[in-house]
Amino acid sequence: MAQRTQGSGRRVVVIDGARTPFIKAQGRPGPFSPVDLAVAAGQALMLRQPEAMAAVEEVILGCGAPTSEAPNTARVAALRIGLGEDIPAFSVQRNCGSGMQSIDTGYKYIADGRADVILAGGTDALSHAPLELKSETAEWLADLRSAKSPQRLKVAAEFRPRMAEPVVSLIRGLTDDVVDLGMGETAEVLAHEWQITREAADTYALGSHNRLARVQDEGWLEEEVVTLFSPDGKVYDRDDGVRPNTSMDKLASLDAAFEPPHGQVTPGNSSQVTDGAAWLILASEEAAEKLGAEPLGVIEDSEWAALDPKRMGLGPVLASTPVLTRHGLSLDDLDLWEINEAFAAQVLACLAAWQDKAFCKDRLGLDSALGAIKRDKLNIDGGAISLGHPVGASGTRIVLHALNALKRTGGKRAIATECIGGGQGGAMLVSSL
Ligand SMILES: CC(=O)SCCNC(=O)CCNC(=O)[C@H](O)C(C)(C)COP(=O)(O)OP(=O)(O)OC[C@H]1O[C@@H](n2cnc3c(N)ncnc32)[C@H](O)[C@@H]1OP(=O)(O)O
Repeated sequence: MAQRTQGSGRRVVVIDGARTPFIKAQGRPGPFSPVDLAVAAGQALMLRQPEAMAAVEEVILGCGAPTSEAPNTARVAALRIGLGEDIPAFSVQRNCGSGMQSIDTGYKYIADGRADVILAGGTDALSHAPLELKSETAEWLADLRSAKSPQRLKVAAEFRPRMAEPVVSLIRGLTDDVVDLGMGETAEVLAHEWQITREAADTYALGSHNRLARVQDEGWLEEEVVTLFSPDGKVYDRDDGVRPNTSMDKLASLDAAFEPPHGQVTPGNSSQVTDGAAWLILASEEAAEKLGAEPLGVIEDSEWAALDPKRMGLGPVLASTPVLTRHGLSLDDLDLWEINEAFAAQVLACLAAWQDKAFCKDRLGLDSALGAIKRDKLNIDGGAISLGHPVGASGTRIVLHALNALKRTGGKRAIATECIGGGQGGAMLVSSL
């Protein structure tokens, strides 16, 4: 594994952050596009932090599945938020790591002295994933357009009902073409290799729902989550994928989603397909001081790693471990961990890998196993299994939530980390002030 030393740039703080509720996709386009979601969260920050937002010099937004109306989602969102036409904006795409990539890029710009204040975030409306035409249908349409009028009827008659079936690009987007495996199938690979039982995965999933239900009821997410109003007058003020009444029996009754009939990965222990957006205002420590801000915390370090796409779910292990090594930290030195819950089996495989001496030696270059992360430090308020996973937004959400949870619990340091389709992992070390 390549080693690098910790950067020596300027200290970068997070002034504030906000996100939309994560809204479960219901099999048809939801009420908000990726831009709408980013605008709603951004305008809430504008009201809460007018001075800091007025000081923003660049906008960076991750989006896993941009829509054709707004390929540079960041620029359209920045203009609609009202940041001004003179503020540049660009979008980044690193699949499920997009919303962490935007923070990392902003963090490095500020650390290097290239900017003082940056708005960085992520958005996705997976319910709006475009429906693509089959190439057979596209060819038929082209023939129809170019046919002279006497022939047009003949071409029109060549239409067959199968040609109306779309290629659903969400499924394509959640499939790794290189290894020809869906994301859920990669979780099955890990469940098999790391002997994650169905019961262990369902127990983990039940905990995710119970934890989210608890913080929602206690009102802890109110500072983080802004309220949305849809054009038809519906109010969205909480993550609606949570199932407070789920149980081990209900979870055990669900069929395997990706490898029926014997697979371990079900709708109950997978992340949900969701719409949502999140932003952070990043600043140099000096700029934050000048603005009179009371920052949420500090971005201390970040790391990206790559691995076999079939085992992409182990990305958090490969990305987080070098951060631990650079800072001389053990797994237990972190007060909190946010490991994005792409799949319960995948999170549990990461935990198992850190406890496996041979893996730690061969893959991480360590002398011994790193050990266990205690469940009471891991995803303490639920995660993508209960909240949902709008892929481009999740990386920003876990960093924002790690900072908010540190503040609430009085903790000092957290790592937010995620696996990334295509065989990558991202990790970010944050601390409270
Ligand atoms: C790098 C990465 O991050 S990779 C990850 C990227 N993201 C993904 O791959 C997304 C993974 N998830 C999925 O693809 C989808 O959620 C699937 C295919 C697993 C399931 O999709 P759907 O069938 O639409 O899920 P849905 O949530 O509607 O659940 C189906 C049924 O299971 C049941 N169910 C699901 N969860 C629960 C639960 N916790 N408790 C009880 N029942 C449940 C329900 O009966 C539900 O039907 P309902 O409409 O009556 O409520």
